[in-house]
Amino acid sequence: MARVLIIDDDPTISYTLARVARRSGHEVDFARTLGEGRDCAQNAEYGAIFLDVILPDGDGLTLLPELAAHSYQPMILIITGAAEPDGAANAIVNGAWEYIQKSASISHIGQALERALRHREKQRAAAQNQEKPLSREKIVGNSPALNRALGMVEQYAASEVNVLITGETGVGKEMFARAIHNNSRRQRKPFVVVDCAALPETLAEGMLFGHCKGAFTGADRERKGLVLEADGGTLFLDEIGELSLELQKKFLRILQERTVRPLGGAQEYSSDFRLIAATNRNIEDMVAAETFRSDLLYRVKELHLPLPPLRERQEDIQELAQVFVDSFCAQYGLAEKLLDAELQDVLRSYSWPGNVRELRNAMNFAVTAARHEPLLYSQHLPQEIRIAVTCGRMEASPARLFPLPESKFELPSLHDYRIEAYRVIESQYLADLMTLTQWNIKEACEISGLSRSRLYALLKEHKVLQNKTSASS
Ligand SMILES: Nc1ncnc2c1ncn2[C@@H]1O[C@H](COP(=O)(O)OP(=O)(O)OP(=O)(O)O)[C@@H](O)[C@H]1O
Repeated sequence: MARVLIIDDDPTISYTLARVARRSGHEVDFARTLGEGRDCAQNAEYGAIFLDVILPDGDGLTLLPELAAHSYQPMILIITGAAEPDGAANAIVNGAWEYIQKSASISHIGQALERALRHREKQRAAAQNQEKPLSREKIVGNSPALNRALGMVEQYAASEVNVLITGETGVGKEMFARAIHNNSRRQRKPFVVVDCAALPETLAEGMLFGHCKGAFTGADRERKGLVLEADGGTLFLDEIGELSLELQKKFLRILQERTVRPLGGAQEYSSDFRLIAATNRNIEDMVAAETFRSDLLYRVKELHLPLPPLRERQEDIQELAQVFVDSFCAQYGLAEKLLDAELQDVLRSYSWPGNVRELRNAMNFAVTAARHEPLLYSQHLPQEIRIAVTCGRMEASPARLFPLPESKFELPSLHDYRIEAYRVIESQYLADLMTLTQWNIKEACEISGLSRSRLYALLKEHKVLQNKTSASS
């Protein structure tokens, strides 16, 4: 809603213009002379100014350049009783938005005012975007995937439509939601977080929509509710997939009408909030399973910001880890620390199911474990991360002879391990030898350097002969 100034000495016209503006919810100030108009425009910010041409202390058009030069860029609509084509042209050249005759209908004036205010909003949003580079807030990383997401933040911040942010737990959904808000024209208004997973079923409606005193047992005072608290700002519905079907239905209505009726109250209040929602669940699957309303999904997902898991943007891991280490060192009053190369390798090899949050916690652990050591090693990491990386490497290794035992208690002595390994290798060799020589014993003896009798003995011991017999029978 805007603030509108009417500079006109005719009370009937001023009254009509004020009615038009107030009907659309704008606030109105009046000035009857050039002097009063100048003072008002200097002391407050107006979205639009109606300016009469003939005023008691002079020609309204002489004030036009001064009004147009105000940094808040008011839209100026010239009002005059006489049709003056030259004056109209002059006014437009000097920065007026439109030239309106006093005889114009109320709806014509109303439409002209709304058009002007909309245009001003657009201009200001575009100017804001051009002038200010995107503020990344504290978002760290430079991978192509992260930069793509930041590009979307910039684009979405300039818009007003609802956004759904998806991604695994800990990828930074709330951080990106705040970045959209903080880069939008709503940045100075509240960013209200609703954790849908933590809403107690019985109190949810009161918390969201507010309640009057005495609306239910325990409602000993009035409560505004989170939806109304977000008026002018952004409402962030975290974990939207956890909303009950009942609350989904209520939210859909609020999104459609942008009004809320607190529990126990008769009056509806409007709330001008922008909605950003987030989830780590597959909402489309939930729609298919009828646990999430498809009509709500369409409303919430007017824009989509998918955030990639950390393992798909390994380029960010080292920078993130170093930033976290620096911040924990500063927090604990420790000297700066660097990351050893092998530790960096372990960080890149781990799959980070808890994403950036898990990395942050791991670095906190490592800094605490290392205390005054200037270099962090992989030994400083939480044990479960080191074990997972070691197991992953062993499983990935093609040279592995035996599967990894479940625990250290299943490991044999090195002597027994060697004997068993020797037996496996020997068996493999004999099988390869007989296959590749096509059971030509003479050739097999020549290649292996074994005597005939020794070869037969070994084939028998390893059941290679037996296998051949059974294969050919
Ligand atoms: N790119 C990043 N740069 C710096 N810190 C980050 C980044 N991404 C996430 N974090 C940090 O990781 C932690 C988790 O982030 P956030 O709470 O935004 O994740 P989320 O996806 O909303 O998690 P959840 O699904 O569990 O609610 C926070 O401490 C946040 O500051």
